[in-house]
Amino acid sequence: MHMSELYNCELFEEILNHSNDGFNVVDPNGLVIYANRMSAQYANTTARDMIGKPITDFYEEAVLLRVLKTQKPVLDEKIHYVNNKKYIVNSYPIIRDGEFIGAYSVFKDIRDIEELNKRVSYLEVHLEINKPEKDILDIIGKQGSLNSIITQAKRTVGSLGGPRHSIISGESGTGKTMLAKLIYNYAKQVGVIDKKAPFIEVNCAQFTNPDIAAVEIFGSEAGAYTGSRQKKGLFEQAHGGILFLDEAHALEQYQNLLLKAIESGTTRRIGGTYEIPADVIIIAASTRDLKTHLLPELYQRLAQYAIHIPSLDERDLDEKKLLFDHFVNKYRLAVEKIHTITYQLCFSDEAKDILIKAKYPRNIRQFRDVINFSIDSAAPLISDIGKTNKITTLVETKHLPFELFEEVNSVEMPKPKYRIDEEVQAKIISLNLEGLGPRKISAKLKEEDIFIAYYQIAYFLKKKTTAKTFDHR
Ligand SMILES: Nc1ncnc2c1ncn2[C@@H]1O[C@H](COP(=O)(O)OP(=O)(O)OP(=O)(O)O)[C@@H](O)[C@H]1O
Repeated sequence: MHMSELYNCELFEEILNHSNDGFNVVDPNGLVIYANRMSAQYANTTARDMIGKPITDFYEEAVLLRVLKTQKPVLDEKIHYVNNKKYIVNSYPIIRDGEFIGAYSVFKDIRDIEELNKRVSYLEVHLEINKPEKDILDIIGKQGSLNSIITQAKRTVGSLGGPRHSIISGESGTGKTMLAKLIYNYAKQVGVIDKKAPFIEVNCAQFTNPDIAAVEIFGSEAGAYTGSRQKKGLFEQAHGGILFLDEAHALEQYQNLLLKAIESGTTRRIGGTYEIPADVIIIAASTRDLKTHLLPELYQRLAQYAIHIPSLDERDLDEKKLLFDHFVNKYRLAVEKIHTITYQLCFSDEAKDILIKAKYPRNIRQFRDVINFSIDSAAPLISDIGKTNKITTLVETKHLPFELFEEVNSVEMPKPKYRIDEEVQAKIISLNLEGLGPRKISAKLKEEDIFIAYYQIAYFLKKKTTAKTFDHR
């Protein structure tokens, strides 16, 4: 061999050995002529050990075999080995002077990429399922408990006398932010604010220190205090649109500045010497009574409309059922959209009943989260979906979060007055192992004159599997 050829061979070998892709070259009989370091690493051996041996000793389903047969390239082939290895392979024939002298392949392990894709899909579904409702069509209760509230909300910005500031009160998770967004969208729709007008949301409870709150809300000028930079405040950012002050009861100090800004339609940065226009519609929301937390003048200015959203507990059963269907449907659609499959989601009667009748101190947000959690517990993992294009999930009582039984028991249903004796406990467990749910177990026990309500059995089974101990109440 000529010196320069030798030099080239060594150089190419060195380059290929530094590649993150695997390379295999075989002769027409499928014996390895060359394998780079990465290929040997994938096969848990050394490149030297591979030379002269059949490629199938290392890669059982080597795509190269097909190229040897057809003498044609095979591109972007995905190979899935049983030992959890997954490669994407491109294989080509080697033809010199019209003669077929072998084949080579370039491949990489795609497990990491697939893992990443799965995680991205998971995050996408999560975001889609928890996406806040913005469209009036998605708001459940518009014909029921929220009917007059929505009319009032529209009136805050849509009345002939011009838009006004407003206050929305209600327990956590009842839909205050959702209603504020509805007001914003409606204001754009009727032309009270521009289509591109901002919606600036501030959670006033997030600031640990009132000075930081003031800088965030009003902005600051360089040199206003040690280390301060020029910074636009949220108030001026909301110019021409809506400033949503969530948890407004936490606005302890600087209420005077706020009042001044509202009255003058201008704002001044902390340390600033000039006024900046800030024509803003304010919506202040709180879980508390703002009348007792804000300066009377500020309260009066903001409470031109005071809207109260009822808790989930105050909504009737039909509305809760609609909310239930809405969130289940949202989950189903998100899975179908992101995984491009047909997804059938069903609930056992008991599971649905318990979910709808449970108490949710954090209202609709918690109701949604509990529904999602229960479906998550019953549904297959993303990695188990494989290539199926249709999956069905049945959510049963065993999939519901344990706390729910306490919530149901504590309020809606009487607590067991007696201890379930050990003999009956054993019966319940064995019937459950036979595949019977709480309702059927309750019916079976009744035949033996043992009267235990299905929810008590559900409670017992849930506690048994979750806590592994039976602490009877
Ligand atoms: N009537 C409803 N119909 C459909 N979804 C709703 C309804 N009310 C609330 N939601 C949804 O419930 C979740 C919680 O609502 P939101 O964030 O508006 O509550 P909040 O009162 O602002 O809560 P917090 O006081 O904790 O800020 C959101 O995802 C929202 O879209």
